[in-house]
Amino acid sequence: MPEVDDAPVIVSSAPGSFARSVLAERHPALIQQVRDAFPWSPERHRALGALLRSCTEGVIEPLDPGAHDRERWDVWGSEYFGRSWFDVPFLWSESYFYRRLLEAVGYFGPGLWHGTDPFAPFKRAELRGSLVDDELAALDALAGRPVEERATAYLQASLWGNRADLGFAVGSPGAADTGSTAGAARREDPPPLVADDSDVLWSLLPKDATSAERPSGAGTSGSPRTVHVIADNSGRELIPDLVLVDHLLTTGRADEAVLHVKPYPYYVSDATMADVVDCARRIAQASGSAGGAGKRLWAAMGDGRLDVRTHGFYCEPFPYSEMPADLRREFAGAALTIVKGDLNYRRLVGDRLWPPTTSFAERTAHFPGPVAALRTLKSDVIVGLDPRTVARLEAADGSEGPGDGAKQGWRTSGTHALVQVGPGNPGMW
Ligand SMILES: O=P(O)(O)OC[C@@]1(O)O[C@H](CO)[C@@H](O)[C@@H]1O
Repeated sequence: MPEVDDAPVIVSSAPGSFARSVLAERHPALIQQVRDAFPWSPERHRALGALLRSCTEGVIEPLDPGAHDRERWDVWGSEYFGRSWFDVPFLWSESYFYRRLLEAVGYFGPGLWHGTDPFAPFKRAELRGSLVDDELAALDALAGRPVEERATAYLQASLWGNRADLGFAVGSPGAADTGSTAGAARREDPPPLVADDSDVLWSLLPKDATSAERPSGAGTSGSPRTVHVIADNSGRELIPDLVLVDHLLTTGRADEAVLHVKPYPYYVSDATMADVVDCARRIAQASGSAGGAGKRLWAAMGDGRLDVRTHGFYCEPFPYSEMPADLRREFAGAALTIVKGDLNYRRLVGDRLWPPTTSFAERTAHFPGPVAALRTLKSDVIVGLDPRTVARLEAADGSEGPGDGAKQGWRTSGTHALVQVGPGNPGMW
């Protein structure tokens, strides 16, 4: 095992690796799906074809000269231009792939495709689907349950909702069928978490018995207790995230919540502001308990208890240890920041092949306050496991680690999940 300080950065060149399969299989499949999803003009088809050639057999090239962010990417990509996509850090190449895909469909351009989310048809189809109806209806069964039980169910639903993302479904048919809003409440045999700091998470958000009597936004200490959620996917992940936020606000575990979303489409199903509106509307239009939650969320957005924010950093190819000072300040005052999903986890702990027993608290010591990761395992990165868990997972998988044909193994298949909490370092900003 490498020492923590020289854990290798993940690149996509290793045969049989998960990172290679994303670039070699998932990205071409995604380009085809996007091609088929709109009646693109010949120019857009040409651009998509050029991107396909570049990312499979070509080299990384700079953005178009007129791109609004060309200068920034020129700096960020200076070491990588002219090299194969497979030979540079996986975190960078994936992020740049999505930036190039938006360029190919004219998202930032002056033409009529400007601002068209190329993933919108997939997101809409998911939201319209009966699975969302079922999940929202299942919230009724939780309504009369004790508050602790509901809290656990909402947290689990938010966690496993991460398994339903559309990006994960590309090239992996059937894999996205198990995430569930309230499904966690009715799932008979939930897979055990590989790490579970749920108790620590709840201890950071003690129930505030006086919340009903306090003026809105004022905690017992005089300052509001704020929970930040860095969202991941829209649809069947964002809906349970919002239900969890409603629970935190209505039970007084948080006075205010801030939901952070992407400034523009990214990683297929990542949530943007438009997706927040669609999901909030979908919940508010439901009947029963879900509808009640939706209406409360709608009201909370109106009176400022639920704020939605974004930042350019969320679509940059960097780890959270390099987040800019303005973002750092936002998280510094929070009671807790919940970081959702696999990509955010990679960015939180660093996209490297850490020994899996590396301390989560140490890897997240750069974060400016308490931080919780809620993630299903969909890439090779993992820290914070105890040695017995690692041995059990590897024995069950028949593999010895990420380089050992673990492409479909416990690290990447989305069948396992974790809740990890670290204290961060409030002094860091
Ligand atoms: O962040 P999410 O939605 O949980 O997962 C996204 C993700 O699984 O998709 C990529 C493959 O396309 C992985 O690199 C990445 O981590």
